[in-house]
Amino acid sequence: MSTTFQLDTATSRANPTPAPMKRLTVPAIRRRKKDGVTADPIVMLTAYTARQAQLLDEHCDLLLVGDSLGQVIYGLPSSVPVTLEMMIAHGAAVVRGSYHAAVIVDMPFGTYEQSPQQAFENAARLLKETGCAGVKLEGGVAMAETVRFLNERGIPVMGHIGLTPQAVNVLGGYNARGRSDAEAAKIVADAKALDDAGAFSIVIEGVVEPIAIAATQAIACPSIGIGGSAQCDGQVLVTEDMLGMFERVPRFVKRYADMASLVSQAAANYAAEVRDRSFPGIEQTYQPK
Ligand SMILES: Nc1nc(=O)c2c([nH]1)NC[C@@H]1CN(c3ccc(C(=O)N[C@@H](CCC(=O)O)C(=O)O)cc3)CN21
Ligand SMILES: CC(C)C(=O)C(=O)O
Repeated sequence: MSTTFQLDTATSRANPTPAPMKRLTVPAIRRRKKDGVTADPIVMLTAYTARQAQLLDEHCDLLLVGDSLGQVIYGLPSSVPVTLEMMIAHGAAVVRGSYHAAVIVDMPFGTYEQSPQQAFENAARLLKETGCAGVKLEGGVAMAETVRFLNERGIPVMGHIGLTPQAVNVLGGYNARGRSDAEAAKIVADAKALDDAGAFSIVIEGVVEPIAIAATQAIACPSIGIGGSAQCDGQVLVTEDMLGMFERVPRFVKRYADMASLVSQAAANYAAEVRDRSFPGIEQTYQPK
């Protein structure tokens, strides 16, 4: 390997984009909501790989490297075991594969809850080692001080409230939130606390629609719904869910393609052709002349 191209780890991961100044910025996303109105809803999808980012980039305002990759890519039972190293590797790949959307990387469970200092240290690693534009973390009132601490020190933060999957062991499952008056009030209070603390947007996941709307109306920054409401200021889905890669998906998923069938059919066709020796054919083999 030539030493000319040997960069230090952080630099090579934060690969410069083809047109860095063309990327959407976090303040531009934040300004989409003016006086409580978002004329142009914010489009976000998850991305975990460079090629996926390339395909989604032109259609999205934000690409989220979600910790859902634990389940979607690594086959883990929840997002709880996901590590900072996984998020850094996939975050860097998504930044390399995109040049238009702002890339946001999830802070995994256990890397930010202990203190604002712990959160800053790990969020700074995500920014430095991936080149992402900001981070997302779960929690409302309890995380407001941390959100303020990060934002005031140069790290944009997206909040995430309602159904917060990292708290699955406390919540006891992935059922919708906000059905009781107390829970509904807490969700709106969480949204306000994050907004006041300087979050540039807030994901509202798995919340009964009237409460998703109430939380959206209670904040100056844009809300991003997933199992929320079409009246949220933007929407997000897990790309693999939206592509129809899974048989079982949450109620809030709409399938825009049937990729699982395409992949399965292609593999079946390939297997049949290997077995009857019709693959490789003349076009896929090297002849002497
Ligand atoms: N592929 C994928 N999509 C997601 O949206 C997602 C992940 N993975 N992993 C992390 C979290 C977990 N999430 C989930 C997981 C399951 C339900 C779910 O099945 N909910 C039920 C209702 C409640 C229940 O029966 O427990 C539903 O039918 O919507 C919802 C969100 C959202 N996130
Ligand atoms: C579902 C989205 C909002 C997420 O947090 C993730 O992909 O982990």
